Amino acid sequence: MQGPRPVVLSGPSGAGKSTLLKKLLKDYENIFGFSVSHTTRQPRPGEVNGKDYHFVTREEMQKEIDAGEFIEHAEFSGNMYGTSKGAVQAVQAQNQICVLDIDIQGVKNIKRTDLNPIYISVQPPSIDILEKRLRDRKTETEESLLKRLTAARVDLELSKEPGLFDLVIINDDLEKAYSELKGVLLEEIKKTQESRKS
Ligand SMILES: Nc1ncnc2c1ncn2[C@@H]1O[C@H](COP(=O)(O)OP(=O)(O)OP(=O)(O)O)[C@@H](O)[C@H]1O
Ligand SMILES: Nc1nc2c(ncn2[C@@H]2O[C@H](COP(=O)(O)O)[C@@H](O)[C@H]2O)c(=O)[nH]1
Repeated sequence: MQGPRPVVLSGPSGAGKSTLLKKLLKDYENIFGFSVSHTTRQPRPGEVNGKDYHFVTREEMQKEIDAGEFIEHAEFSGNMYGTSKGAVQAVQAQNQICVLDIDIQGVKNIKRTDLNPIYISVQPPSIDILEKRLRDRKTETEESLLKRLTAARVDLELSKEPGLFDLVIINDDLEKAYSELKGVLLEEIKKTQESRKS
């Protein structure tokens, strides 16, 4: 795969990955491009098919997986999620830094590929704060919220593995977390900006 080095944002559901990503995509509109994943979960109010996710049925997704069209895929909280080759290629074709928002299973699977991204884990200051953020977001049922909290505990344990992530960001103060994120990506941002000039 070609183009600048991709970026993987991972971490528990509700830690603030999408919030940080939206800021990054807004501030560096033409520099970063989002890898639009496939999922079998239902769209949330305001989510747009093809922009936030490709919303598909389990059958559709399994067919594409069987056809070898996915770089990685995982089951998360009762739904399938996955990154298609096409999603990454679409961003790289624009010579943009491709950002993937994926769970920790996805991280482990991407490690087996030749994508070579920068791996960043976004983590909450505590499980209690994570729970409050997920409740306040009002996207989950009680059942899915509990599943996500269970997955979060596993994620936080697994992410302690030495070398799994290049950077762990504790997203307590949003501006501080964003500044840390920009800091680790600065070199890649500069390289991409320079390549646009030549
Ligand atoms: N630093 C912060 N302080 C307070 N609230 C925050 C902070 N960062 C994010 N939030 C809020 O927490 C909620 C969860 O954030 P967000 O949706 O970005 O998480 P996520 O990691 O992308 O979750 P998911 O993996 O489920 O998509 C949102 O309502 C967001 O506004
Ligand atoms: N392994 C993958 N995980 C993914 C992908 N796209 C999103 N995700 C992760 O799923 C959970 C839940 O997301 P939500 O939008 O339902 O809140 C979150 O941790 C995402 O990072 C993917 O393509 N592969």
